[in-house]
Amino acid sequence: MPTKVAINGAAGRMGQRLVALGCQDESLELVACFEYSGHPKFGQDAGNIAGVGELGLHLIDHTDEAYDAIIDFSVPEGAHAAVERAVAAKAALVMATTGLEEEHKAKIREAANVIPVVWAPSMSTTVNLTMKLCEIAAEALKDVPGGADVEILERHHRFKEDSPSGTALRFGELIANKMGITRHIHGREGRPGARPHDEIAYHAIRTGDNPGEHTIIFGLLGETMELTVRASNRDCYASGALQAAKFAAGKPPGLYNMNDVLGL
Ligand SMILES: NC(=O)C1=CN([C@@H]2O[C@H](COP(=O)(O)OP(=O)(O)OC[C@H]3O[C@@H](n4cnc5c(N)ncnc54)[C@H](OP(=O)(O)O)[C@@H]3O)[C@@H](O)[C@H]2O)C=CC1
Ligand SMILES: O=C(O)C1=N[C@H](C(=O)O)C[C@H](O)C1
Repeated sequence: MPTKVAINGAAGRMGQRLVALGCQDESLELVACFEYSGHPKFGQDAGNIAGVGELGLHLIDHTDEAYDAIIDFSVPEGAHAAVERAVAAKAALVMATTGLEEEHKAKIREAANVIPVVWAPSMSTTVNLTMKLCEIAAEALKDVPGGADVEILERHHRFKEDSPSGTALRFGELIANKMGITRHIHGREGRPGARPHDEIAYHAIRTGDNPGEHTIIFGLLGETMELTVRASNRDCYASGALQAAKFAAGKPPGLYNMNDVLGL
């Protein structure tokens, strides 16, 4: 039986790729494409919006149709609505939206008591693998003589609303946990003085249509290591999210991440 999937934020950049890839995947069935009722394309066919032709799936804000999983790539308010929809439908939730406030995060954690939730700032295979590599590097370099300075650069398209990216923040969190770092700063200006070792600095670049790029720098005295991971298009995120929906559907309630989905 195919996994029945609903998409929240279906008219967005990511929503459109989920519709386009999802409708070609025989192991799942798209059953609902959600948007808020004031959306300029509300009521239109999601397949036409995604450029794959009419699918008979219109942008709606409620359905009586049952589904096994809902995938959310929207905005914080939309993510909030997706959590409520998932709990009401007793469906799995794949939460991909970034830039969430603490109140939204608390709601997701609470939902994980009653439904399975896959929650990750990046659904990309290579990003999640790079996170593992960074943890290995951070563990190995935490006591290196002279210290290792960690800086995180991210580049995204000009339309991105949150900054730095959720992925950059997760890279920083994982590395900080391994290296015992508690200070996180965002850019530098003026005369901040010599760099302390116990900080991670984030630098967010916004240009053109870049679908996402992260570089993690470990700078030592005398040598530097950089790990870079780069998306060529959004399908790495969309296919990861569809895989996560299939993974989570029918799982016991709880919080899962992409390591669980990808077996990393
Ligand atoms: N975890 C991951 O792998 C990835 C996460 N992301 C994250 O996903 C999110 C979406 O990215 P992207 O697709 O580029 O953004 P878009 O702005 O293109 O898409 C978001 C969509 O959600 C719609 N929306 C707004 N409010 C609601 C609501 N209340 N209910 C349902 N839908 C709503 C928007 O409508 P309108 O345009 O009218 O506001 C828009 O159609 C971002 O937070 C981004 O950081 C992105 C890529 C990968
Ligand atoms: O908004 C985007 O585009 C992306 N957002 C995610 C993030 O904030 O980490 C993931 C990816 O980098 C693309």
